[in-house]
This record gives sequence, structure tokens and C-alpha cells, in this order.
Amino acid sequence: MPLIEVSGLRKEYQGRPVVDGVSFSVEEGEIFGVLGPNGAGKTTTVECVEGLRTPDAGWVRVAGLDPVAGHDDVAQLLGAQLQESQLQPKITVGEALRMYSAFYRQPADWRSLAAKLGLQDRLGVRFGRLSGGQKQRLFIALALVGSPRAVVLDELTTGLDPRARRTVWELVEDIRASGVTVLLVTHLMEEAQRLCDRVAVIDGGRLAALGTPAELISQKADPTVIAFTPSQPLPEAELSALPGARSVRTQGPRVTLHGTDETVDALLTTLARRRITAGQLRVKDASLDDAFLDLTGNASAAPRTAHAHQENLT
Ligand SMILES: Nc1ncnc2c1ncn2[C@@H]1O[C@H](COP(=O)(O)OP(=O)(O)OP(=O)(O)O)[C@@H](O)[C@H]1O
Repeated sequence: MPLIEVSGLRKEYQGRPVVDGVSFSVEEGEIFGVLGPNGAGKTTTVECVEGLRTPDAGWVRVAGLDPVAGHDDVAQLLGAQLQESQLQPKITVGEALRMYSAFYRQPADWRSLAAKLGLQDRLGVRFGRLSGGQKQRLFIALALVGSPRAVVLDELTTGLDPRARRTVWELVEDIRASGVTVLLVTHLMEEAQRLCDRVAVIDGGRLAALGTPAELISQKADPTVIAFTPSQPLPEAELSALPGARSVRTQGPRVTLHGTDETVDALLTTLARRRITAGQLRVKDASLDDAFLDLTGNASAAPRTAHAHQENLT
């Protein structure tokens, strides 16, 4: 049985549906990503999972429990990341961990949790004096202090510098390795591609895609983009006929070819046979970013296409 199930979820604000028929399930031990543009309905969805909001239609189960009716039991097995405003600036790291551990039936040892998260020498420091990365590590510790089976982490690394972000990513991987299921809300595609086993993409309140990052990339984006400047002109028809080639575009002397690994191999063979050199050859694998841009934007204010995004290769 999945640990978290969301079925036909609908939530309206002032009669306007902001989540509309969203369904997915999260298996025990996964890192499951909820992705989508700003205002897509991600936070509303996970707040329904946490029992903080009541669905207008559809249902949610966490370990078989209704998060609204069974709020106290669900709170014991689902750790949630606090928002910054929920902690007093004057509370120390140690006080916060001790206080929150008292809410749970089977709390973790908060001192060793603090050590695992690199906060052991911050225990006496006030929350308001922590760096952004330290605050996020404290929020992770507070989400884990009740020894939950699953944690909800909502835009955990927004605003962190690249090094702090990587540290937090490693901590999220450690959480999964310890057997805790992670429901991760993010709009950072690099984060989702690195961490998530599966993702749900929400756009305009509806489910736009569900699958592993690799599945979404292969379904939605051209897997490989090849750009080069040939030393002599090449007939477009010959390039279009290369195995796996999906499209060819020539802009002045520059050629951009969308295809697969097979296309790259065949292109190199063709170029060698014709004794043509490929100037400024660039080969890029499609990323979840490309798939995301292809999948979303129908409902958002600023649509962009995967091809428009890939043009920066040329
Ligand atoms: N309490 C509320 N009352 C009215 N509208 C709300 C409320 N909370 C959220 N909304 C609206 O619902 C929509 C979805 O919001 P939500 O926070 O779930 O999106 P999100 O995908 O998490 O966005 P972001 O990435 O910007 O955080 C938005 O248009 C938002 O303005």
C-alpha cells in the first residue's frame, strides 16, 4: 500500500479551483517531487496531505489515515517543515529541538539529530542569528524530531547559495537512506532531477505529468541537442536522414540538430567521411528543465517552449 495517496483532489479559494483533480501516490522510501510553476497549487496540495487544509473534493490518505479527521495520528508520522515565521527569533537551536521533541510520542534523540545535521555547535545560538543554510538544517531537524515515516519539505533550498544547497541535498539523500519517505516541493529542476525518484508536475492546479525524471525527459524533450559550425556546408536533407534525428535548423553557418546519442555517432561518422570539421561542437543532454518547460506554461502567465530554451546552445 502506498504511504501517501492523493485521489481526485480539488481545492477552491473563493470559488476558484487552485487544485483540480490531482491524483498521485507515494511509495514508502521514495523521494517524491511535486513540481510546478509559481501558483500552480503545489503548496495547497501538500497542505491537504498534512491535514492543514480540507479538500473540497477527492481524498487524501497518509498510512491509510485521513489527515483532517486523523490529524493527531498523522502529525505523529508525517514530519513537516516549519516556515521561518513559525519560530521566534530569540529561541535557541537547542530549545527549539527540545520543545518540538516533546510534542511526539516517540521522539528522536534531538542531540544526535542536531549532530547529524551539523548543528551540534549551534545549540546555544538564537534562531535569528543563524545563516540561511543553518536555518534550513534546523527546519529539517525539526521535521525529523518526531521520528516520522515521511517528511514534507517545501522549497527547502530556495535562497541558499550553491554550496549550502548541495549540503541540504546530501541531507535529504541521508533522510531517504534512513528509510524516511520524502515529499519534496520544488521549482528547481536540478534539485528534482538529482533527488527525486518520481515527480508529479502540476500546472494550473492540474496534474501535467507523473513519472521518473528520466521518463519525463524522454517523453517530452528531445534527448540530445547537437550544435556545430561545419567547415563546409552540409545538405539539411542528409542531416535529417541521420538515425534518431528529429529536427535540423540552420542559422547562417551554425547547424542545430535535435536527436539522440545515435545521431551524434552518425553525425561524427558523416563528418569524417566527408572530411568536414565541426567547429565549436556542443552536445547537450536534455534535462528535466527542458521537459518542464515543454510540460508547463499552458496554464502559466509566461509560456516558453523547450526549443526556445535550448536555443542558447547555438
Ligand atoms: N488562503 C488562500 N486564499 C486564497 N487564495 C490562495 C490561498 N492560498 C493560496 N492561494 C492561491 O492559490 C494558488 C495556488 O497557490 P499555492 O501556494 O498552492 O501554489 P504553489 O504552486 O505552491 O506556488 P509557489 O511556487 O509560488 O509557492 C495561487 O494562485 C495562490 O495565490
